[in-house]
Amino acid sequence: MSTQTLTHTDTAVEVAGLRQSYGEFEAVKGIDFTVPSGGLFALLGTNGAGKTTTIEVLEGFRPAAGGTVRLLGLDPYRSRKALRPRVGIMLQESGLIGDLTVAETVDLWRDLHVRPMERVAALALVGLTDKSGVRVRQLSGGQKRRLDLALAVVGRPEVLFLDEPTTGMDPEARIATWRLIQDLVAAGTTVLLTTHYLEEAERLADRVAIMHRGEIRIAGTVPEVVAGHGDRVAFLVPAEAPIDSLPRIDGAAPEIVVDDGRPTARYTVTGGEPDGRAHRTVATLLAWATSRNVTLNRLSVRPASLEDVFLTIVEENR
Ligand SMILES: Nc1ncnc2c1ncn2[C@@H]1O[C@H](COP(=O)(O)OP(=O)(O)OP(=O)(O)O)[C@@H](O)[C@H]1O
Repeated sequence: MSTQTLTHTDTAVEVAGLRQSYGEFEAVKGIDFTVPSGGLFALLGTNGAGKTTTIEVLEGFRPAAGGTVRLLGLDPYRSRKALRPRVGIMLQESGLIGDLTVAETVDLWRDLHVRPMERVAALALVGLTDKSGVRVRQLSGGQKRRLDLALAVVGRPEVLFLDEPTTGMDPEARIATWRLIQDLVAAGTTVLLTTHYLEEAERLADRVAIMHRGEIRIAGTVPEVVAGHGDRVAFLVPAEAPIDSLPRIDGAAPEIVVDDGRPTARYTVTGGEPDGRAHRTVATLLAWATSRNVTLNRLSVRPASLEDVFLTIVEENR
């Protein structure tokens, strides 16, 4: 059997047994993950789960209280100076200076780097070319996020930290940002992303981890994370069949979720695709509907999503 040892060039981010406390409160309780070079890892979780605390240790803002953390093979706290030109950071709250123009802001950041992008190239990447002469304080919230992103990438970083990068962006800007992130990853940049938009993680990430109360509860590729969480069979509750008359399947009543203002009945089919349980669930529902002469509108079967897994984890750990 051959063994392969990962070198520091293979692994951009290594976190092993990381612990972090604020006084008596343990915000991060011993977590492990790695991000290979050129990978995109999404750290997801509930409010207060410990994501920002984790990222701040990786960014070198504070030392790890326990465990080990390596960024490009180096201790991010001790080697802050060496790492700074190799790392791009987009924080949740930007420290932009309102009086400067967009162009002046980009030039200020360019001066901090050895081989920065041209200003016009950085602004074109984020769709702010026509805002070059505008003062930062006059930008909208979403435009400020785009400027933050331009500043994070202007130094051509090897590793990019994106903390909720698309919050406040309109759908068009969000999709353009996703494309930019995908292009950066395709060009070899390693990205560590936190986001509350699970669809964003589903689209972009090679691997995800879901944190809750300081621990990673589940991690892997999106298909690995959703595997074992079954399929969802759903339909609009027929007006003729009130909620309490809906059938139980395998002893379970449906969950009722409101979709577009209309109640939708949702059955979770554990066991998933291979054993045909989704098929049997649909057949049972159709037989029930036919016998009552009601129609199951918008009847659908879909695999569990990251959001389903996320909500299950929160529910189980209430
Ligand atoms: N400076 C601090 N002093 C005391 N407690 C803190 C401090 N910073 C964070 N915490 C606490 O540590 C926990 C983790 O916070 P953190 O900001 O890392 O969570 P998060 O996962 O990034 O949350 P969110 O999704 O809401 O941004 C929270 O309970 C928070 O209240």
